Amino acid sequence: MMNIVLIGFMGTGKSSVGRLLAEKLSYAFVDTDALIEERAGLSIPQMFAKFGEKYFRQREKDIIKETCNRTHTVISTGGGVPIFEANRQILQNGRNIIVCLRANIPTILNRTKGRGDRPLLKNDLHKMQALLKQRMPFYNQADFIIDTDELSPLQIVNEIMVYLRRRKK
Ligand SMILES: Nc1ncnc2c1ncn2[C@@H]1O[C@H](COP(=O)(O)OP(=O)(O)O)[C@@H](O)[C@H]1O
Ligand SMILES: O=C(O)C1=C[C@@H](OP(=O)(O)O)[C@@H](O)[C@H](O)C1
Ligand SMILES: [Mg+2]
Repeated sequence: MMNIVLIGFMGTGKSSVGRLLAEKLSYAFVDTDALIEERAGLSIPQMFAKFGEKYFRQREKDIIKETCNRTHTVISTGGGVPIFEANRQILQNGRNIIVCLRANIPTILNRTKGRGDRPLLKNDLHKMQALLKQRMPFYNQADFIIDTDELSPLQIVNEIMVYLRRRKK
């Protein structure tokens, strides 16, 4: 069976929805950021500060390569994963179902404000808009896209399950 890969901008709910979806499907769960942090023994902000974004992106790519060899796994990616051609090639291998979570800027702001765990955000509205616009074409390459603004994580999981069932037929 295939892996389900969740992509999308920061704060769209990939980590929370992924965990819940894995539970519902009785799949394994991998969060690329959590795995990077665990292996390095550093938080993501610490890693950015100490070694820079480039170093983080290399660790991220390594994990994408590894996890794609798995089956029956829900993979919650970090928001930057599909921006890189090498990652897209690995993910779009025909054995993964790629689901994009989408949210409006106010929702994203609301879900990420007051937290220092995303070094690329810094709660700067203009920066966020520019980054989202730049990344949109890559997020839109997903097999299935869900607007999450009005949905709870559980409702999002249910929508994904409906999509998966429809695909099987
Ligand atoms: N559908 C949702 N409705 C309300 N809050 C949500 C929803 N999805 C995620 N959140 C909350 O928003 C924050 C960011 O979610 P997270 O799963 O870390 O997003 P991502 O991994 O995409 O950056 C968390 O505090 C989470 O509880
Ligand atoms: O969008 C990005 O480039 C990033 C998103 C973060 O993950 P979330 O999307 O889970 O917040 C994390 O990987 C890192 O801070 C960089
Ligand atoms: Mg996350």
